[in-house]
Amino acid sequence: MNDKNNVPFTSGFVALVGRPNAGKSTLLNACMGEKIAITSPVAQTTRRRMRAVINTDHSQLVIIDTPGLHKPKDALGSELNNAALAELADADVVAFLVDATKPVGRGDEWVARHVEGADADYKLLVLTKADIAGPEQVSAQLSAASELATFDDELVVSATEGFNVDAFLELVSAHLPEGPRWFPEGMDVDATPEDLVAEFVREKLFLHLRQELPHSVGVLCDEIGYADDGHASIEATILVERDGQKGIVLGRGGLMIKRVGIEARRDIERLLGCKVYLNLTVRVAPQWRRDEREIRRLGYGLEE
Ligand SMILES: Nc1nc2c(ncn2[C@@H]2O[C@H](COP(=O)(O)OP(=O)(O)OP(=O)(O)O)[C@@H](O)[C@H]2O)c(=O)[nH]1
Repeated sequence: MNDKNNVPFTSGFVALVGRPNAGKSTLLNACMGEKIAITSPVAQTTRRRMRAVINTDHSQLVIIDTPGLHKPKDALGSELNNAALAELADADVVAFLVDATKPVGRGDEWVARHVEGADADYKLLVLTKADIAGPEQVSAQLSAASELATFDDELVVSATEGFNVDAFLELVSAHLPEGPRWFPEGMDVDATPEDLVAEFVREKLFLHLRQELPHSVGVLCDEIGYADDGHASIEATILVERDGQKGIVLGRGGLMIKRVGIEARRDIERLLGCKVYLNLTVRVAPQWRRDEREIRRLGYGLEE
């Protein structure tokens, strides 16, 4: 398919992979210039696969933010890995993100083995967080990381400073195959509003409770209803594994959940572009992380 200047139209799927906390969601956000994927200083924040669709005159990039690849310890961990590996297998371009500030280690090697085995036409090594690494550290990390797999190119970025984010998009677009526009031009993300609402609530929980609430919390957005006056009423459930965790999420006098609700609501109002009433309920579901059905119901794993 060519445009009026006879430039071939290119399109394809770009998988961002890397170990947990490598900076995948932050790079995706920077590419979009707005907040879509959630980020936090806690590893394994990304549980759902987020897609951002970036349209230019000659190309359409579908960027997929995968859960951080890691050696799984429980059923949720396995599902997350399977989801990431499935995206890797289907991608036209793979961007392997390595944190410039953390010595290359076993975790990176493990991810790299999967990158090496992927069929993608173009594999790019992306060194992230350049703003907080010194030049020597960057160059040492680059040479260590480039040994991990066979890469077509390498790039140093800082997603928070916007350094080389455009270069990333240009490089990746230049290596997409010729293809159609997969998604309508006006559409940027293919996660549902319910997915995004759940992710925003989770983000706030992680921000405020990260010591107390490691990974045993799940959020399900049950319903988004729109009233005649245009506001949205949203019901969401926070799943925890133990009674004690329910108390932590609620906080003294319900203050914690109130704070989480207020902050999440602000992001959701921006996302939906209307006033939002958000009702959060906390439910104890023992061992939900070991229950594959519950994980799938929450939408964290592969589609059935
Ligand atoms: N200084 C700096 N911090 C960054 C940069 N990119 C990411 N971070 C921080 O690194 C942490 C992890 O970033 P995320 O984007 O959530 O990492 P991720 O790879 O998506 O993590 P998972 O979802 O666990 O796989 C967050 O605290 C980010 O703010 C960067 O370019 N510079």
